[in-house]
Amino acid sequence: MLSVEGLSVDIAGTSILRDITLDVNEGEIVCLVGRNGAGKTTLLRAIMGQLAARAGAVKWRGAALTGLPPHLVARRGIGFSPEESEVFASLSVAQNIAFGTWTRPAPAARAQARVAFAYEVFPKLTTYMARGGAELSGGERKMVSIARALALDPELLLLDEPFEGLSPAIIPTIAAGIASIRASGKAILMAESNVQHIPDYVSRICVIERGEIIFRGSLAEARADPLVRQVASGLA
Ligand SMILES: Nc1ncnc2c1ncn2[C@@H]1O[C@H](COP(=O)(O)OP(=O)(O)OP(=O)(O)O)[C@@H](O)[C@H]1O
Repeated sequence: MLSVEGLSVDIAGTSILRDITLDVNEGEIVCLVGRNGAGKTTLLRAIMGQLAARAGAVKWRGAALTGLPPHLVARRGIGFSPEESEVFASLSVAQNIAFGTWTRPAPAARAQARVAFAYEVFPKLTTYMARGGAELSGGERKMVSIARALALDPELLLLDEPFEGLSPAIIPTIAAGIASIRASGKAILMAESNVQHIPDYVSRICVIERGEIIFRGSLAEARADPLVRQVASGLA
């Protein structure tokens, strides 16, 4: 349903992504692996319409997303949880999550069901719904950010390094949430810098290095590949 076709992106006159081709099919979990600075965030932001392409296209169910602003990309059914979470500091947890339903409006009952699903994925959020966005830990912000994207009822969720910088104690909670999103049938395109952190249930791996895809295969193949181990072992 998502096709990235020969996508190249420049930032400030520098070529950051070159000829990226990548598909995500219905219900698949695709993991984009690459070390810091490889171009993962740039690719996710280009898919969301936050960065313009120099060449190539991003297509969603066969139609080009090129030139659409991020809120209209989201409205087509693509949710995004950025690496820095980007929770609104001046809104409460509940308002942050409800924001997803404002971005992609729905009849009240449907919007309520989406929000309810977001809280089902991260039940801990129900205990601090009134708390301000500025008063959250990194792990709590991550849950709010993913829940806000879920409230859009996306068919595809983009997750930029969902475990990065979190305390080890919270990682299983985030991983369990992602597993239940997967079980609901939504597709996920997830960026990760360490091949060892990738959940076993991912469908496919694409390794990105210096703005180019250098490997495609299963998680087992990725973990056994010497080049992948070199660029995404968590040691690089
Ligand atoms: N606004 C910008 N101006 C100049 N260079 C940029 C800008 N944003 C990103 N880059 C460069 O683009 C390259 C890719 O960055 P990107 O953030 O996509 O990498 P990443 O794989 O997501 O890594 P990280 O996990 O560190 O964010 C890096 O070399 C980065 O310095």
